Amino acid sequence: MSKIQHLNHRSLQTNVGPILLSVNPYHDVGNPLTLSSTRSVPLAPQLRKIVQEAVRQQAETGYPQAIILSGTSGSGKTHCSMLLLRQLFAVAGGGPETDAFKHLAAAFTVLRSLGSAKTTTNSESSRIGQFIEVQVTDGALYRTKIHCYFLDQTRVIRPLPNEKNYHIFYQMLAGLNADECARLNLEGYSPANLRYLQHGDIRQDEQEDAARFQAWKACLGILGIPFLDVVRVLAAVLLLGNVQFVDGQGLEVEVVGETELNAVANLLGVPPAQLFRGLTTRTHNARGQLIKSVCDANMSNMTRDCLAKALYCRTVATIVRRANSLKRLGSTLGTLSSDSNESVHNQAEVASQHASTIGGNAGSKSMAALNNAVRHATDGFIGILDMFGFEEPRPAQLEHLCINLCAETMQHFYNTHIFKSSVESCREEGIICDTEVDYVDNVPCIDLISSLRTGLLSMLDAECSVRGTAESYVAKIKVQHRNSARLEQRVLEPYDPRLFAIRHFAGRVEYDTTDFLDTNRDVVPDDLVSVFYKHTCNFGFATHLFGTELKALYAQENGPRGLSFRIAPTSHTDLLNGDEPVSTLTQDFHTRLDNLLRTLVHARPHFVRCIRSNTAEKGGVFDRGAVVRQIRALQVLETVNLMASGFPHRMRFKQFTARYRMLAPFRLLRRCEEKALEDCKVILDFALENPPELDGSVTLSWAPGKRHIFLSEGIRQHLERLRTEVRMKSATLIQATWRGWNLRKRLGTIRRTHDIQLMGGALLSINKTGTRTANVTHSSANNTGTATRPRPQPIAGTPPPDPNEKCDSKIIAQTCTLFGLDLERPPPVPPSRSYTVTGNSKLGYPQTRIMKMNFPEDPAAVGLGEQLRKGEAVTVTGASHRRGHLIVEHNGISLHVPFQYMELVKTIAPVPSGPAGGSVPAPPTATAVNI
Ligand SMILES: Nc1ncnc2c1ncn2[C@@H]1O[C@H](COP(=O)(O)OP(=O)(O)OP(=O)(O)O)[C@@H](O)[C@H]1O
Repeated sequence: MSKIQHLNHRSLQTNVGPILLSVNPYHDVGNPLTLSSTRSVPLAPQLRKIVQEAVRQQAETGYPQAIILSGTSGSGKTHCSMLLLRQLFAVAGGGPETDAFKHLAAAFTVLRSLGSAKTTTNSESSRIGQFIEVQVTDGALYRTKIHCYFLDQTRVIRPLPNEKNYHIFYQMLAGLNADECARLNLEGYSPANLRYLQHGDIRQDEQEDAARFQAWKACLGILGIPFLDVVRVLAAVLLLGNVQFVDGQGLEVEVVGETELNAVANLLGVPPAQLFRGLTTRTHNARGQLIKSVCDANMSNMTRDCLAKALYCRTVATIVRRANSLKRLGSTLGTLSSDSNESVHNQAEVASQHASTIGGNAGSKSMAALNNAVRHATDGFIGILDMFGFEEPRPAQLEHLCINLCAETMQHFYNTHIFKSSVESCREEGIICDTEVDYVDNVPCIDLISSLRTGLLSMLDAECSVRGTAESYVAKIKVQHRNSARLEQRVLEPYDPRLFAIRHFAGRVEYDTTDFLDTNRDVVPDDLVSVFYKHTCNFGFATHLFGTELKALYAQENGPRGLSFRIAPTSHTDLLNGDEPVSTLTQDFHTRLDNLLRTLVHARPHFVRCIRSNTAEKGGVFDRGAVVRQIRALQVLETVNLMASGFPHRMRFKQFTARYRMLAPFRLLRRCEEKALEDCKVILDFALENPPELDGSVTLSWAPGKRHIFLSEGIRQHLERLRTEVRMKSATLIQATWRGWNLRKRLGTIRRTHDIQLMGGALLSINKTGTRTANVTHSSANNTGTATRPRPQPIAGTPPPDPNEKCDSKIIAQTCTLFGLDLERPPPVPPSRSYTVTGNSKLGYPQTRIMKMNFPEDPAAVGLGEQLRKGEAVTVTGASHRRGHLIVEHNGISLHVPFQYMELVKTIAPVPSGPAGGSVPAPPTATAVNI
């Protein structure tokens, strides 16, 4: 019985050297986390560090980087991948406000509903493995692509008991309004009466599902995908499940659920009779003679299921392609073509094929040229790999075997990078390491499943080609692999000749082969595909879903001729090998996995190992037994061992000196290629002068090899810390030196500006009684232009708007709209200036001006005893808060005089005594500064 503790600490991530361990605490079970909603989730510093490191290494070395998430199903890989992606956009992509982010977030939301389903271990399990490729040019994010490894097709027609079909079906049933339901012929249907949903768990949270459906619909709109096209196909898939064929009295099969058949035909834009014929008849090619036959009920039901699977997975592939297509490359809005495949690295060809059917030849050429340019303009990428986690459902099907092969392959990739390469390179360069690197190699299991001739998948292909049975297949593999420790030989209880069990790296899984052969063949007959030819089908989207097949079918001859096509869109341009498809489902999956590995081996990997805290999806519960099992499977202890006392890192001598040379005195380094090893030793000697205190078995060891210097994790971290310190100190020194130099250079200007401000303040402080408190004469008043322009004064003291002023609110509103201003919060009115402008000079206050006319015209009326007379010289001390007025100090009182009443005297002249002979301030000096 496993010990259960409550997770009460918040640190869910830790590092084992450069490898990150992340625990899923299930704080928020089944949360609807989307890429957009990651903005509200705080990001762990360790995740941020991984992204920063990947971006830095990509920018410094130009190598592609791959962040590889692994762990069992439900360990939080998808959750982490979204957080990483958000951080990647924050570091290199302009943040979440960019169009690229919004586009990607919409694509994730759409794909999450279409590609996730409830399984026994994870209610949000991704059934689409994803590799998100973020292309980077000059250190900046350039374009994102989602590569999908869509696999779990059987779920569309038969989810396992206690599991569910794809989320989108439940969301659609909850979220469609009455009108839409009527248009899609879905009135009165629910998970309880739809056969494809009935197989599994039919419980649903309608409110949550409806809300998610609305978000999904909005995101389809962002991607420019016509909502109605997609939901028509999805509704057709659901209703197809309720069409049942039974053997009739004569040769013909009979249909139960004719209403549904008619509804499906209507949704797919084909005549019902044509669809019925497509599902129930087969054309055979007998030595050039085309013969039609009628299928029995069983065969017809299988064809119906094939159609449902084909419609679903082709729709998903088309949406992925659409999400990946660049708008500027001229992709068409409102039309979705499926005439090509979603292959891992043939996007450019895909796009050009796509164009060839839509835009004609010229369009195709220019599209191909543009795509080529894009491909070559791409410097590198930072990829985030969120592949399927290990699963052990009961009963496991062919899809689960592929999923577990994928998990094994990722585990092998980790082993090779972390353990094997370390052991082998030490051996090659004669390094003796005290620590025995001990790990479980899972190559035998991978060989068992996927070796070229005798692997379980190859033998399945062979069994398909001889039209064998599940029983014969199991018997053959047991004989072939009788000595394998990974394939169990003992008889399983209860005995069933169709069952076999494999011991995977993460646990034992029993596989039921009943549907292995049919699932692997993965074929749909041409009689059915031809129904969607444009002459009989008026629903363009459905025709596009089978575009490539229809093209092949109608290229030379018209109509079905006994061919079979793959249900899933394939990565092969060559569709047929005789009458059969060129590949099977597992071959195709294998090819994609190979392509992915080819991409990954060229990239610098960053590993994130995910662990789920319990198997019951309970928030904050830590199940020690479950965690220990995962830690063992992920070989965490072996990794800790290697990091603590082995040599997990190696660097070329030159690379080492380039990175750490600042740690040794410059004069002691030889800085030439032949002496690189000596330089390495000097650097390491200096670095170890003050060794840090280390815990337990962590060592600070290093060893020189033939071409590389080998480092323990302890010394790597120490070197990195010292490097960061030296760089920080150097940056501080550089900044301080530059700031000092810059300040000294500007010192003269700063002093002058300071003096001007001082003088302006002093002159303005002449009090009302006319007593001068300061008289500062500025020597640079009429500066000849060598002085730097004084900085404009900060905006302050803006007078409040005059309530008596008449404003036309309509004009104000129009102006605000024109300039994009917010009428509720208008921009501040510019402040009164502390100077006036004449020609190209600024004239500071106080100024002398001559009255052009008497002011006020009637002094008695405004309560004033005297009047400023025409021709009189007055002292203006500043701008008034009343618009268009200046403040004139006259006989100790301040008057607000409209500026039109006065004329500016540029020359500095004494202000004569007023006519009343009152006390007049000493002549002020106007300060003119060239602009
Ligand atoms: N750090 C976390 N905090 C809160 N909830 C989390 C965290 N990580 C994962 N979860 C939740 O746990 C559940 C399983 O996570 P997720 O689907 O990411 O696992 P997975 O490893 O991708 O599984 P699969 O391989 O089946 O797709 C989800 O509901 C997710 O929201």
